[in-house]
Amino acid sequence: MERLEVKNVNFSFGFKEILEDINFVLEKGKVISIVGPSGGGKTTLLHLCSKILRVEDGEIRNSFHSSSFAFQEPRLLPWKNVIDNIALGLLAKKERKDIAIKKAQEIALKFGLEIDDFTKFPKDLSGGMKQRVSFARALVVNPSLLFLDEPFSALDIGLKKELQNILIETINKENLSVLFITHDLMEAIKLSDEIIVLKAEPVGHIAKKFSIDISRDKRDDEFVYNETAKFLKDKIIIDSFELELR
Ligand SMILES: Nc1ncnc2c1ncn2[C@@H]1O[C@H](COP(=O)(O)OP(=O)(O)OP(=O)(O)O)[C@@H](O)[C@H]1O
Repeated sequence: MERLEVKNVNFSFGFKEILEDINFVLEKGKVISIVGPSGGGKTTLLHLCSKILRVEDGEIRNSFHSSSFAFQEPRLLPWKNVIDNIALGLLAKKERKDIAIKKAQEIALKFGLEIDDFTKFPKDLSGGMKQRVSFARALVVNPSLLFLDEPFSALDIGLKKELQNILIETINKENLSVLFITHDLMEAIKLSDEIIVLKAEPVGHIAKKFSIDISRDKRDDEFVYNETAKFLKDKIIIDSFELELR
């Protein structure tokens, strides 16, 4: 069974301790979100899991067959057009050029891009369109594990919902697993099977894990609002996010 297992991980940048005793398991088809205040080590943890950073203390075992990454800023190649940007990962995997282009076109349409957009370069795209391209590029390779670093944070509410719904559809259809970072508790509640709360002080550590058992399809706006309200009353959430209740 494919899984990502994080065991007793500690991490420092130089003498500065960033993460302490991190443990969790992401199983096939599941979604885990990492939430917490700025500077709590969320990005560092995602980078360790995706091998952008090397684990020096503890262990991360990843048996997923393939993975891809979408970042908060779209990171498109400025000299490649929309379709060539999306097709990048496929070509890197030695997919035939004509097949890669066809797959890139199909997914671009699914992500709400139009045929007229296909030959545009990143400088001529809006922020939302760039994010669509970036997300399509991460999913076109059909990964079994997707790492997301706040990919929806800069988007307006309509586009955010649209991309979240495409993600949910892909999770259901392809049994995709996702590990993602968000500042947005509502987003975490809408998408996750498990929410991991990272607390920054004194060193980044897991303050609490919450499971959400109800199926993603049943999480309507009312459910998400009510659960978020409950979360915001939880002492550990208040403490981790340094919220002040009035
Ligand atoms: N390359 C680096 N060298 C030294 N310190 C770093 C480096 N990258 C991050 N840090 C420090 O590590 C700590 C955790 O940063 P990280 O980006 O993982 O937090 P975060 O929870 O993702 O924050 P945010 O929500 O603001 O993105 C911060 O104190 C940051 O200053």
